[in-house]
Amino acid sequence: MATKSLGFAVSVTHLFGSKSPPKLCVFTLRCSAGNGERPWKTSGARLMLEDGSIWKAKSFGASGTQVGEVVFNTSLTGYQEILTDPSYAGQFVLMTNPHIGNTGVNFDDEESRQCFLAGLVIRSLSISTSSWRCAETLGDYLAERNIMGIYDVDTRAITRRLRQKGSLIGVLSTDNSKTEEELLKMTHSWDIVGIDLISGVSCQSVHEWVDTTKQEWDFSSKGHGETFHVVAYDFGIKHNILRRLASYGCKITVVPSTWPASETLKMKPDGVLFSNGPGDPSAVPYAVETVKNILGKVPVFGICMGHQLLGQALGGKTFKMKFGHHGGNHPVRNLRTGQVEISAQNHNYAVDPATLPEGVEVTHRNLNDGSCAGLAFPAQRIMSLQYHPEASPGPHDSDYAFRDFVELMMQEKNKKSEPQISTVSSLDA
Ligand SMILES: NC(=O)CC[C@H](N)C(=O)O
Repeated sequence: MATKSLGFAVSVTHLFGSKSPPKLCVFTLRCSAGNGERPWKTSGARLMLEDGSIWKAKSFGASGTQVGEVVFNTSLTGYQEILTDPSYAGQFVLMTNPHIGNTGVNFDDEESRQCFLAGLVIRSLSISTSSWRCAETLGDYLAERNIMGIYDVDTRAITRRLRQKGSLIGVLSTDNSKTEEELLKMTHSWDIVGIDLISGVSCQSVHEWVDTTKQEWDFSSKGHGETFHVVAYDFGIKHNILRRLASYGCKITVVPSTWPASETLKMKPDGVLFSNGPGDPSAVPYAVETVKNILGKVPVFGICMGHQLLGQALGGKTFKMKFGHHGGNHPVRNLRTGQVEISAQNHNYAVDPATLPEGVEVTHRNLNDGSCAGLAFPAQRIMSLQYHPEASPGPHDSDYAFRDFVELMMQEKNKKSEPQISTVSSLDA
């Protein structure tokens, strides 16, 4: 039997002189476990970052050359839900958890109809899969969906770099004919800021959603025995948002991102949900306009991108954070109750609360950096969260937000059904 050994070798090569910014540096990480044999064919890949660093790795999934923004995700589990979260369109997701792929992939954990992310960056790809739900390996799953992945790369060193420099554009390539200079040039020829990524992930037609959370996974939903009709704007909506709303007794109509506000209002919904979605909220003014035309007319709930669009529609500003929040273990304080929730997060932008009009209340704060994590504007029946109460993957602490939304719709319905008091003046008598 081969002796088990874990070896690391890091080589750093400076290809340019110190006066030529940015310097090209090559980082190689060699690892061997057991006899080093893997049950798949290995081939090389390079990840070039816009700061000039090159990370040599092994490829799995699809091959090719792909540009995207590199972000790190601190979730310990749930890589399949992360891979199918449409909000990652245009991004390479680097998992800080070093061991990925051990449960394979299954038929239940898909968060959307396909993988929209640019690629997956991991430290170590599990050589075996073990789960009663496993339908195939992570490598086969990515290859079938034409998504690139790399492993045997120092994810910790890249994460430290992203924390110091902020999110970086990267190019991942399995093409040996491309020179390092060409790859570096590619990183400078694309940016995630200012482009509409929502139009590439939203559904194309109006449809009904009926699936609820499966009973064995449901832990908290209690409907009110009453059905509320919710129109859900699909800016890249995660399926678990829809499942949680359905589990709380909502009848859901999903509409594309370009669906006019006037058509939504004609449907006379009890509430409107603005979903999560990829990219820069300032690149989709049409969506902000839609939100503006709905505000104040029915109760609304914004999640992540939906929260940012609401912030802009109220007259506030959004800004790009240094490296954003991506993970399933981020603390948030609910300022109304004082309670701390451990939350699932995935965003690079945030609303600046100082730019919001009077009457808008910051309801939640991210405890890592104090950024705004939730808003409410009771006068207009608005609530929103910057993070993910649907928690797929992630802890379930924030699930109550769906109940709060149902209560907001119920209050509105009760208000409408109350008898109207009209004052009769003496002149009318
Ligand atoms: N999950 C989301 O909706 C992400 C929102 C937005 N794309 C951001 O990065 O901030």
